[in-house]
Amino acid sequence: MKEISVNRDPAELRQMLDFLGIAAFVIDVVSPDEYRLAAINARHEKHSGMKHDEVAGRSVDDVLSPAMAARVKVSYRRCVKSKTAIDYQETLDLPIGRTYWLTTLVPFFDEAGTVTRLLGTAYEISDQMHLELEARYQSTVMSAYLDESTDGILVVGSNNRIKTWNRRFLEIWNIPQAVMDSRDGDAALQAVVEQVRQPDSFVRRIRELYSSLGEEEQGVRIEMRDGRVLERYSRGLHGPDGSYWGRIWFYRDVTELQRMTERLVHLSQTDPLTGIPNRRVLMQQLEEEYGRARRYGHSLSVLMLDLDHFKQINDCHGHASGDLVLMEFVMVISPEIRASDCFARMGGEEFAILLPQSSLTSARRLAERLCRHVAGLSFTSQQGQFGVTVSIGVATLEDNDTSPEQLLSRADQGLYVAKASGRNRVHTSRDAARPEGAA
Ligand SMILES: Nc1nc2c(ncn2[C@@H]2O[C@H](COP(=O)(O)OP(=O)(O)OP(=O)(O)O)[C@@H](O)[C@H]2O)c(=O)[nH]1
Repeated sequence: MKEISVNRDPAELRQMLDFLGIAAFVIDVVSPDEYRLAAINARHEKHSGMKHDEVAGRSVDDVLSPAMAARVKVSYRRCVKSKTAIDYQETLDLPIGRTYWLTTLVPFFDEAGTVTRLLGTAYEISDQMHLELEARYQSTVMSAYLDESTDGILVVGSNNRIKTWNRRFLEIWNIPQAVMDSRDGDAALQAVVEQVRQPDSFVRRIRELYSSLGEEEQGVRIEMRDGRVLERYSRGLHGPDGSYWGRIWFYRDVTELQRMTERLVHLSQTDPLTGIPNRRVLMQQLEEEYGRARRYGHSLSVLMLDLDHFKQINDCHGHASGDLVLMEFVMVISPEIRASDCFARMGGEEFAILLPQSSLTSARRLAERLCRHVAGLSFTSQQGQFGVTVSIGVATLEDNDTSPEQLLSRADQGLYVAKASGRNRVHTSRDAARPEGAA
């Protein structure tokens, strides 16, 4: 570097520095460990909060905190030693707060070629640094989220290039790392598609979402060939000016959740002792079948069944024997009915069978057969052998019925009559209404 000699006093230096459009300072090199501030300009004063008159001629050790003085002296020493201009970024904790600088130091020499002064120019870059730090903070939070998330996450840019993904995404989809490293959105889609049960509709929907740009998708279920169930969430990503940046995809493995939900639904619809549907299911199906029968003019019949003198069975043979009777009763009845019929436990020892597209005649025939089957059962307890019988009320949908409850209520009345006329029998809503004694 060309040798320059600057031997002006602080006031002159200050005047000279004020011509510069950026913050500037001059340092006198006293020894490798001692540096004195010769001058700072007005812009430096503005950004640093220091005053030229207060700092001129003073050692940096007096002006700056020990830690900061040690830091700046490292740069000064480097410049002195290298005898060339150096650039560096520095953080200064000044009375006005933490500031960030992009600094250039230029060495000045005496006639002997020794560096005696340093001219520093500095851009205050605190605003940019704060933005950068904020961006770094956001990206650290994002990385932590990506690492820890139980969702598989994929971000694809507007040019169909893969921007980012997390470990869980690879686990859920079992995609080779090389596919992701290729950053090719189509290659990743290909690897994914092979694993889903309905690849055509899957691809169609993915393409639709890509071309919609902004459309959001919430919790769409995807069935996998290996039996797993995934849930997909997706949304378009847009810049502040509304331009399309790409799309983010979230995949959640909900296999366990789905199993638990199905189990809960099953439990809420099933009688725990016998395993057949409960009252709620029958009422729901009755509602549906009533609508269908009305719409298509089909017949619809109902059987109400109640075991006879069941209390006595419990009392004489024990509750466990009573349970056994209920289970055996269900096992005997179940094979006798069609898949489209609904056999449900209404509560206690009362059951119902819904018979879509069955006339009163065929319903009665079935009821009589069931009556005979049940009467043929034989049980043994410590108290000895015993049997069981059932009474059945039968009703069919009439033209003037206005609700399914009317049908049920007539079957109930039939049951009441069957009980009152001696039990172990069938009574239909069209039989003589009054009990006539044992049949
Ligand atoms: N073992 C057992 N008994 C039950 C269960 N649910 C209800 N019961 C019993 O069933 C009996 C029903 O008695 P009642 O309503 O008097 O009827 P019943 O003795 O069958 O007499 P009728 O219906 O008039 O022939 C009661 O003793 C209940 O405790 C069950 O899940 N297991």
